[in-house]
Amino acid sequence: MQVKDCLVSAPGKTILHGEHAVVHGKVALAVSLNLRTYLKLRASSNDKVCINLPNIDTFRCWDLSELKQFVPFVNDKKDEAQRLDAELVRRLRDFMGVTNGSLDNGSMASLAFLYIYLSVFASGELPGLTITVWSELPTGAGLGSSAAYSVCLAAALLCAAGTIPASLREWDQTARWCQEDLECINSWAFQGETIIHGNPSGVDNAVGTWGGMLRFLAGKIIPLSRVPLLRILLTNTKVPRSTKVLVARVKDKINKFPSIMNPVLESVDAISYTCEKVLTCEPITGEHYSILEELIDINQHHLNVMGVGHPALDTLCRVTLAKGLHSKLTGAGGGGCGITLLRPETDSSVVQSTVQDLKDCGFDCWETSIGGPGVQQHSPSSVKEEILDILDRY
Ligand SMILES: Nc1ncnc2c1ncn2[C@@H]1O[C@H](COP(=O)(O)OP(=O)(O)OP(=O)(O)O)[C@@H](O)[C@H]1O
Ligand SMILES: C[C@@](O)(CCO)CC(=O)[O-]
Ligand SMILES: [Mg+2]
Repeated sequence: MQVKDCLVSAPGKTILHGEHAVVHGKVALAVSLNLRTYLKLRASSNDKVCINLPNIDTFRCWDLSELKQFVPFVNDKKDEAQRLDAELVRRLRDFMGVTNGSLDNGSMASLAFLYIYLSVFASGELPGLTITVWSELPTGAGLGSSAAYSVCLAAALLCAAGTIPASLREWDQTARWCQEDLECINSWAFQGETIIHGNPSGVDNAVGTWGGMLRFLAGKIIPLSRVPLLRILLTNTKVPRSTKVLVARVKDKINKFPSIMNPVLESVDAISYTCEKVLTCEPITGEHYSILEELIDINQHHLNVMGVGHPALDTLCRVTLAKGLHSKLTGAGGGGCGITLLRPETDSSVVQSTVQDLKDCGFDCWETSIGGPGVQQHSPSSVKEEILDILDRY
């Protein structure tokens, strides 16, 4: 079986409020970034399945003959992935020699790939193909790199399997899928996230799939279109962390101290609701910005209480507060990235000197634009040359 080549991308995200609480059924507000993950899928005629993941220094190949052993264990092809097939994951772990608690980047990414590949192709013939992924997002830093990767995998493999049509027509530069196809992509991306994270809420893959700003509550996705374009400074403390570990840590804490931790989650929920209410006011005044800043400070304290802070994130908050700016961690925390809210009138000299102070701490820091489109299919000419060069290198 020969599949069609395709090129797709999906955005990273930042969570304004609700990380961790969202895993426990509370609201999160999240928005896509203009930083994307790109995936190129090519047919190969040598009966091999290969993945090239240069961001995480992972390059793996399997013979189709060894992958065929899993076909009898894959459930019938489903248009919509519902629940992770734990038995297939266990067999794949054994095959790859990956232990249950492994946090190895390459193993997790390979496992997510093989799971989706086998699931979407098992009802027909397994095709030889090569997938290369390159991301503008830092890996494992709170900006949804795992979700952008999973969304790209799901879109490209579903497209190659013919489960969803190619969205790109001959004359298009970029194209998106219809709502039903996006739901299909999102559900398979969630399976990838489950393999990488353990217990994801689904907010990250939803933003990677639909883009824009959204409210996420217990799997329900509400796009928020009437919100202003926020100015946000992103800071990567470069402290490595794993979302899987942090999500498990918060769960342990809730189990240990339910009567203490549940009110914290309730409070985060109320912060998200209040933030959404303020963001949908027209016009947004200086007073509204003061409320948004206070919400950021309160939530950052809550996240520290949940045990997902880090001294580097404390430094970020202190350095920005010295300039009158308010910051919180974003994503799973424990290091990684934080966001700083800028007001529309914040002077570029203030931004520049804050960026310099943060760089002096050893952090990466940049003003970002938010609200990028969700998963897309591309014609090669619509992708920056330096990204195409990398994708074509392998
Ligand atoms: N560019 C990439 N290529 C291959 N795998 C990737 C890439 N980016 C992320 N991954 C996979 O995602 C994992 C990191 O995901 P993790 O959820 O810990 O961080 P994150 O998604 O960046 O942060 P957060 O979940 O807090 O937003 C890596 O171990 C790897 O398996
Ligand atoms: C920490 C978390 O809430 C957000 C990670 O970006 C995990 C999740 O929602 O899956
Ligand atoms: Mg992640």
